[in-house]
Amino acid sequence: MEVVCPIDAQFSEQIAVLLEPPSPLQVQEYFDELITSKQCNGIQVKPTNDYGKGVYADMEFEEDDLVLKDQMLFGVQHSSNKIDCLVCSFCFRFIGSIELQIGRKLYLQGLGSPKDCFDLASKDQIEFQHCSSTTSRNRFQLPNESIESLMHENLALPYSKKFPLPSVIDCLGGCKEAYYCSKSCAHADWELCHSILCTGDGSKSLSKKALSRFIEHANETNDIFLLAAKAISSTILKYRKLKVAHNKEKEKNHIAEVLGNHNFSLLFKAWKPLSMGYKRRWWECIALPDDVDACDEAAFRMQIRQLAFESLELLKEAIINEECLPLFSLEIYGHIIGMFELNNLDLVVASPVEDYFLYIDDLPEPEKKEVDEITQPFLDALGEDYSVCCQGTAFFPLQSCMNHSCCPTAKAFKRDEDRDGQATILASRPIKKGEEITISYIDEDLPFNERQALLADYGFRCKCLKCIQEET
Ligand SMILES: C[S@@+](CC[C@H](N)C(=O)[O-])C[C@H]1O[C@@H](n2cnc3c(N)ncnc32)[C@H](O)[C@@H]1O
Repeated sequence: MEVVCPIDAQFSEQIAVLLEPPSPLQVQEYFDELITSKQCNGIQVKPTNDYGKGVYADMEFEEDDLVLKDQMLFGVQHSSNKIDCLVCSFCFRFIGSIELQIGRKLYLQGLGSPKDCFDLASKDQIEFQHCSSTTSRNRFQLPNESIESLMHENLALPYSKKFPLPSVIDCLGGCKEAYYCSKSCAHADWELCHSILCTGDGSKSLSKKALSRFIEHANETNDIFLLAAKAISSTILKYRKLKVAHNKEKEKNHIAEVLGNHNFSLLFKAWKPLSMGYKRRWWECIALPDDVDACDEAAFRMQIRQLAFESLELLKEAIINEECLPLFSLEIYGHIIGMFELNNLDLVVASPVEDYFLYIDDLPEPEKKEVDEITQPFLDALGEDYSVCCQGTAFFPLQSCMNHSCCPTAKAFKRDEDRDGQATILASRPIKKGEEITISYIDEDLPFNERQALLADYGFRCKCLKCIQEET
């Protein structure tokens, strides 16, 4: 049976206003301001002839030039990746130390994931005595004491200081789930959304228990729900700030409120960054998995809608806000998740642990042999996963305006120096001023039919030059 969300019917008019695509002028103004404030000179966001907005070059770019570094609006690390990498919950930079990264991963792999595993009790450095004779490349069990010493940074690995990482800063609400690379990242995340989504004592959620249930459900089903919760929390916090400013202004000017719908106009303003993203309902735009028969498509889409409803019900229990009720409608929730589904870019940050072991491997003999004696057991214990990078998904406000081409002018590509979660877009070939900056949403080297099948998931058929030539 189809689930019904009462908020959808109660606030249908406001929901329709929130989901109305912004006018070309509103788009232009919003992105001009964003580009100026983020100093992303060299690009412009403008309407395309055929498919909504797009990004255009406002200067010439040579091949491999940096076109854009785009700061994410919302991002999450995949829950399955949290054992592998300890990163800042705001900028996704690796934190702690090489020792902490390795020790924590081995500890969590071996013993589950106790909550206090990041507490850095003692920082005294002691010399490491390696006493095992095992040199097998298979996954190798280290004594617990070695792992714990490493995790608590009581043990210094040779040359690890050549790969310094920022210290671990706790979450302001004390949740022991979010960690940061700096106080400014901790504050920025708290202000953006984490104050509402924190499960620690300082949480501003309605119920920490309900919030934990929501997070657990997202971890078990789809972490895109965590991203949607961030988007909603951020809009609520922005709304509250706008309301405080509005009330101050009213008091200053001795204005009595005549109209009752000022709250909605403030909510509409707070929603603006999300209003700019291309959206469809999640259960309508999600790709049909290979193992679902076309004749079961309707039932599949109904199940996805039901899943979103389940998640929303849990979120409502945890953070619902009476002044922002339209945000808790299934219609808005479905569109926010659909926006992430259609626009998100993989969040990838290279691991300093990989760099560390590569450095050790490159040391000249006989030094390498001496150092290997110490580091090899850790490498063996980590196994093939030693180089796993930070992985997640994120919504980027400017990159998400880039349209697809199978012969793109640019590509998302991290350089060695790009060590946080920002999107890096490089020119794939020289780009002239005024030319559209396109990226490929898929592997553009696939055969024509496979490309079109993959792009069908984004709701369009590609008509780029390469596709036109290959279609015949
Ligand atoms: C990431 S958004 C790109 C920005 C989008 N044009 C907008 O107005 O926000 C992806 C969506 O843009 C449209 N799009 C992107 N590239 C396209 C192409 N080559 N042909 C047709 N539509 C395209 C599709 O609707 C797609 O789902």
